[in-house]
Amino acid sequence: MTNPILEIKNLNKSFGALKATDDVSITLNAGEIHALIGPNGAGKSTLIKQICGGLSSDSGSVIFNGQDLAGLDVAERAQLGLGRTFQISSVIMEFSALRNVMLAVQANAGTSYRFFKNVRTDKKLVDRAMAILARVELEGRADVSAAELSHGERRQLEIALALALEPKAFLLDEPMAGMGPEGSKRLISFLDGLRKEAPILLIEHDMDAVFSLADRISVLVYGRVVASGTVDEIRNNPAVREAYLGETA
Ligand SMILES: Nc1ncnc2c1ncn2[C@@H]1O[C@H](COP(=O)(O)OP(=O)(O)OP(=O)(O)O)[C@@H](O)[C@H]1O
Repeated sequence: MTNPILEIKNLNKSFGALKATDDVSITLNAGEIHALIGPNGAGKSTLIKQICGGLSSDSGSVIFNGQDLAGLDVAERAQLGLGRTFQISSVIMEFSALRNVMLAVQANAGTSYRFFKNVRTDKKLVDRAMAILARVELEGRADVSAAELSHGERRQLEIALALALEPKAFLLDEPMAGMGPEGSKRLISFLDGLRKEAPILLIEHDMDAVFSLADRISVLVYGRVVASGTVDEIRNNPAVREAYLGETA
């Protein structure tokens, strides 16, 4: 058994009397996609925020590459390699795809790119950003403003921004949302390859995507993990079918 890259241990978060996450423990291993599914309001986004540092936990711990992340904020966790894409886009609409990625590369590099006077023409920075755009198949759209990209292309750009941080694990919050069938197919195939680079904790409502991508699935209902297992185990779990997949066992 390999050491998990990300280990969530007994995380709790209450809002008043409501337990949004209730003693959640899950792991993310190298090379895998672990999908987190559950009905609306189950606590998935709350959990992701607790992991990335946007929301403090009442109790429990997040261990990343052996390091306890307690007390670290979002930026510090991102710097350690926790790559997140947001439900609410972090893309700057009026900037070109290339400029968006260049900014992310600069943010990640800290001081190493800041001394260049003219970042627009800094070849090293442009090359790095272009290589990332090529990874998400957007190199042909480098000079197009984010506002003019299609919805699917903007999703690809968001992933490019996450890639710029050279993450050691991805937290992806509903990447399929709003994608058409063609875009979904392309994104599924891209995420399939991405897991080799860094494992992915995937929150997703699109069950076709989840079933085709996930190595493991955990099901969250009312803040609790009610089941965890392979695609087949989750598909055939009567409690899951009843609670989430909308079928009686
Ligand atoms: N800041 C907050 N204050 C009070 N209640 C909150 C807050 N954030 C979330 N909640 C509540 O916590 C519960 C879990 O919400 P959360 O957004 O984590 O669910 P989710 O599984 O991500 O849902 P969805 O699939 O709709 O995105 C919900 O009942 C929600 O109303």
